[in-house]
Amino acid sequence: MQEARPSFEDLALALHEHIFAQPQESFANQPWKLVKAIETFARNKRMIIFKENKLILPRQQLQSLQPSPKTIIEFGTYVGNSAIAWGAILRDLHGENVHDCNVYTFELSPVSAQVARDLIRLAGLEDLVHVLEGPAAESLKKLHVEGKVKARGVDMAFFDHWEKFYLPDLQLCEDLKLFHKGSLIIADNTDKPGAPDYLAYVKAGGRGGKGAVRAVFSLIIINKAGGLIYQREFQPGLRKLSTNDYLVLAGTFHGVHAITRSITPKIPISTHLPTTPASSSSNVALSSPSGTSTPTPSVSAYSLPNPGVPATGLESLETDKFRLTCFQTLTGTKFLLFTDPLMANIDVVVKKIYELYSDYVMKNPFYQLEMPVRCEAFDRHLAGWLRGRT
Ligand SMILES: C[S@@+](CC[C@H](N)C(=O)[O-])C[C@H]1O[C@@H](n2cnc3c(N)ncnc32)[C@H](O)[C@@H]1O
Repeated sequence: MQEARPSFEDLALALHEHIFAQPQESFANQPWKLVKAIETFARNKRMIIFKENKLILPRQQLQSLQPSPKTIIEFGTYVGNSAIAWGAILRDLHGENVHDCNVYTFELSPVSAQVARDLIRLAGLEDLVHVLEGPAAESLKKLHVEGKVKARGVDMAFFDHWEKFYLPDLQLCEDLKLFHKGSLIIADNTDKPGAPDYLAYVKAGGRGGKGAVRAVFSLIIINKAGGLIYQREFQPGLRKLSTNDYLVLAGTFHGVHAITRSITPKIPISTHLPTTPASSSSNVALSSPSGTSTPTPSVSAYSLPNPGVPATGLESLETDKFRLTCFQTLTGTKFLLFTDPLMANIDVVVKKIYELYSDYVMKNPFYQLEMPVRCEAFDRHLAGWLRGRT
């Protein structure tokens, strides 16, 4: 007979027992160590936690928010793994001034909520990370009424409960006007098991959107010789390529771009030769019996459809999951922007990126033309501007 799988709550209780069987000093005030221990325990078990590799990008994004984030709300606590991580990030960012920072995390199951509270206390984060038991929407409304979360007061919302609640709970946040410009909204498992209604809504710009999809995934800059000089991702959860793959991508795109420019089809044009009299010296113009000029022979030639505009080469590539847009400067530098395929007004984004590049890379006295771009001010302004649009 097959053994019944332990329930979510059984696993949470087993984790609790496992952690508290160890000397408490080994985790006291060491949240990252506890996060690691939870992840090690969860390995090969049916415990759905937001694992360390997924934490990397939100952590980077939180670290680059200006001003530094203070309030995080989390939908779905379970054993408190991600809540402890958010608390640790805020504590790392604010040090001794962390007292006005808060992580509010919502959990339906009283058993899981209690396990999370115990682990949060063990990590020394009980003043910072608060577990609210019950349906997330009710807990959030209560926090709002109590004035603990205020309009424009949430720096990050993390959706990690049951996917069917993602959309209504996001809309509740919007109703309460919790987000400000630059707030981060992160959701796990949107593809699998999947939250299609939430994704469609976010891609359409949410309630504040004008139908515009705003996701910029990543940017690559290629120099005029086809060398990769910049590469950066802006969204969590993107599959990473190796450095070598990025170099190959840059070189290949550069080659394909040049080929597409050279094969741009030309259209035949008919050129009427100037009338050439049989004997120019006779000064007698050929004329038809009716007195009109004799039709002149036509010669076929080929030209670009709009000869004043040079052929550009490949400008965009699209799959059903992303669009690649290429913008080439007059000096041959290429900007490759990977975005959501439904994103509107990409030209505005590309223009702004080029502007930032001109201001913070080209005007940087230490930057050597055609070399890899390592300009902290460019990174910062780029991330800040893109974040302000999401
Ligand atoms: C995937 S787990 C959360 C994992 C957690 N964020 C972590 O990384 O450790 C999802 C949790 O959301 C809780 N949950 C589901 N629907 C909820 C709701 N409407 N309100 C509050 N909690 C909910 C479940 O009980 C479950 O413990």
